[in-house]
Amino acid sequence: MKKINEIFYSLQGEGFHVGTPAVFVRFSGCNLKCEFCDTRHKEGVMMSDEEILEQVCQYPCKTVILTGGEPGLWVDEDLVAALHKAGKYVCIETNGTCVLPESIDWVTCSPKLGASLRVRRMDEVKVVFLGQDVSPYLQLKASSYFLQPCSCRNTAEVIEYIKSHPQWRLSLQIHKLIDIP
Ligand SMILES: C[S@@+](CC[C@H](N)C(=O)[O-])C[C@H]1O[C@@H](n2cnc3c(N)ncnc32)[C@H](O)[C@@H]1O
Ligand SMILES: Nc1nc2[nH]cc(C(=O)O)c2c(=O)[nH]1
Ligand code: SF4
Ligand SMILES: [Mg+2]
Repeated sequence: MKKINEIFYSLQGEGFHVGTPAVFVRFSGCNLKCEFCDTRHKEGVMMSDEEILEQVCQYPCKTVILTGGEPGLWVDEDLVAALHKAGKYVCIETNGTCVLPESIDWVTCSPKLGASLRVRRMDEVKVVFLGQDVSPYLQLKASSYFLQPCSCRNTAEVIEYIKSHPQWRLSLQIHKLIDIP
């Protein structure tokens, strides 16, 4: 059983797959307490993998995004295998502090200041930019490196930083701009 905060259908609002329709499975709870966190994730109900699958499969899209809270605290090979069996493409949004099932198709790692990384593989790095030194994150092995304004508030600052550090790309949280979940 896994504690689920919400399951909803929307468009990926951030990062590499922005604009892609996806079912979001938001797991409950987190091992970090980022003061800027934009998500209420504490509440939740215990669900079996079968119950999660049943809800996910109500929607026609292929992409499933495991998020939270910190999904790495809950996700296992069994759930990923069940999603694969149902034909799904499995993405995860993680703070990178947990070892993840290797079978996940796409790993978005959003490292947080002072939190050691245990994740073994990532496809994209996506850092919430608050003016911190983000240059060490370019040493992580990934195919894209995104900076994301914090709550859409410091977009101009992020744009200026990227113009002088062009290894980075801008990730806007488009769901907040167009007011969808
Ligand atoms: C709510 S977190 C859940 C997944 C995981 N705990 C993590 O931090 O990656 C999903 C994404 O939202 C980002 N995020 C959280 N609060 C934010 C904020 N106020 N503004 C912009 N991005 C934020 C996180 O860095 C992460 O990339
Ligand atoms: N539309 C939309 N896209 C997202 N991408 C990552 C999200 C998250 O909270 O993990 C998120 C979210 O909450 N909504
Ligand atoms: S790691 Fe993610 S879910 Fe946890 S507090 Fe930070 S932003 Fe929120
Ligand atoms: Mg979100």
